Amino acid sequence: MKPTDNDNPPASVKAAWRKRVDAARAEITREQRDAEAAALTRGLAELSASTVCAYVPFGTEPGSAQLLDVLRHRGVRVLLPVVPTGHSPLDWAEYSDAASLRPGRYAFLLEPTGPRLGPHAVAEADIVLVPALAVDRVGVRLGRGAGHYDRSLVLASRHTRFVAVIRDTELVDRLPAEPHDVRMHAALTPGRGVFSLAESAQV
Ligand SMILES: Nc1nc2c(c(=O)[nH]1)N(C=O)[C@@H](CNc1ccc(C(=O)N[C@@H](CCC(=O)O)C(=O)O)cc1)CN2
Ligand SMILES: Nc1ncnc2c1ncn2[C@@H]1O[C@H](COP(=O)(O)OP(=O)(O)OP(=O)(O)O)[C@@H](O)[C@H]1O
Repeated sequence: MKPTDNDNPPASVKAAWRKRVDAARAEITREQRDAEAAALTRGLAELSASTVCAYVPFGTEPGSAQLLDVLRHRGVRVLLPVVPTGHSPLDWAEYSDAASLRPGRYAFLLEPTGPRLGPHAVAEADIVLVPALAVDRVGVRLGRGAGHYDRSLVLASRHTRFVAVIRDTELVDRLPAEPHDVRMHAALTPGRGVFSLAESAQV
């Protein structure tokens, strides 16, 4: 994928990128998606963590609910986001099993039903698997455009590693960055597993 016109304000360039990635994702077959999800799960084996903030993919997002179960079976505590009302940071609750997930604020987005741990629970995570549409080589992430993760990741501990989960083609040279954009330390892709983005970052 190629960068668009960098003279436009970042927000409108981001919107153009979202359209482009969504269109490319819509072309991916179910078989490809399943194969990629399995590869992402294998890629996670490289990470060691006792608590991981993860997400339940919707639509054409990379990943799977099975990935969450694999983490659980390894003894990892898995926290999932609960979308708040308004512009607050994400809330979190522990994942137990797929049957306990229910739609929350968005009908298409499954959420955990256990006790809410509050926005600061992200600080307990060793790793946050962050849903992304694209990420660039220095860790700038393109999300859905609601700013939920940017508002939440500032509450993480300085030991927490942010790992954007994307397809291989969604690692791009340069994304427009705004001051509030929280940088990713690493990316997880089906083809490459986990790899560091910014030079100083270690996963
Ligand atoms: N799987 C997943 N969970 C997540 C996120 C995410 O990006 N992916 N979020 C990341 O912040 C938060 C939820 N934020 C969201 C913000 C906007 C839209 C959104 O734009 N949805 C489309 C409709 C998509 C559809 O119908 O399939 C829309 O409203 O137009 C979705 C989630 C927390 N949980
Ligand atoms: N820390 C913050 N404080 C206040 N507003 C913020 C913060 N982070 C993001 N925002 C606001 O949220 C909006 C969306 O930001 P952005 O386009 O970077 O979202 P995103 O990272 O793509 O979305 P998401 O994290 O939900 O996937 C912007 O208008 C921005 O001003």
